[in-house]
Amino acid sequence: MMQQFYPQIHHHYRYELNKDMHLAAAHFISDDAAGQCQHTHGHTYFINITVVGDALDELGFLINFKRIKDIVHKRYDHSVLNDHPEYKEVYPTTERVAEQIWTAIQTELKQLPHQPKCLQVVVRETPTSYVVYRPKPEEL
Ligand SMILES: Nc1nc2c(c(=O)[nH]1)N=C([C@H](O)[C@H](O)COP(=O)(O)OP(=O)(O)OP(=O)(O)O)CN2
Ligand SMILES: [Zn+2]
Repeated sequence: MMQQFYPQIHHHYRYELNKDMHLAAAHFISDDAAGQCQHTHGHTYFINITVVGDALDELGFLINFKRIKDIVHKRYDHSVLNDHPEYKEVYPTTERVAEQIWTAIQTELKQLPHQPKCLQVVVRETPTSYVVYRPKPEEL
């Protein structure tokens, strides 16, 4: 199924973790250029998050899968994306949603002593449209 295809990242880290999740959210892009998307409408977003690292914590985790889900799902599920403070100045496009998810995950990872890193976030907004977000190396 197309929703289960994800682009692979070439890297040299020992471990790679992937977390899939989906969430329901509404949004709108209030510009004529956005056509039908000017009006509030909903999506079931499919999200894939890739975390890598060379070292594990005392439990043998890069990071608990559940923690990754909580960071994203608790924040956005069954919400209107435009209502969140991070979308007061910019529209919640798929590109921006992927970027914000990366920022939230990487901020959490930075606090961990074994320094795992989020290399990729994939956000599928519709069956035919998705975005891949990858940070610049200096942002990791
Ligand atoms: N670069 C972007 N383009 C569009 C975005 C976006 O976030 N980034 N968003 C939208 C709309 O929100 C819309 O919900 C999704 O658009 P689209 O994939 O065109 O939706 P369809 O289901 O109609 O796609 P079809 O393949 O034509 O069925 C628009 N553009
Ligand atoms: Zn949309």
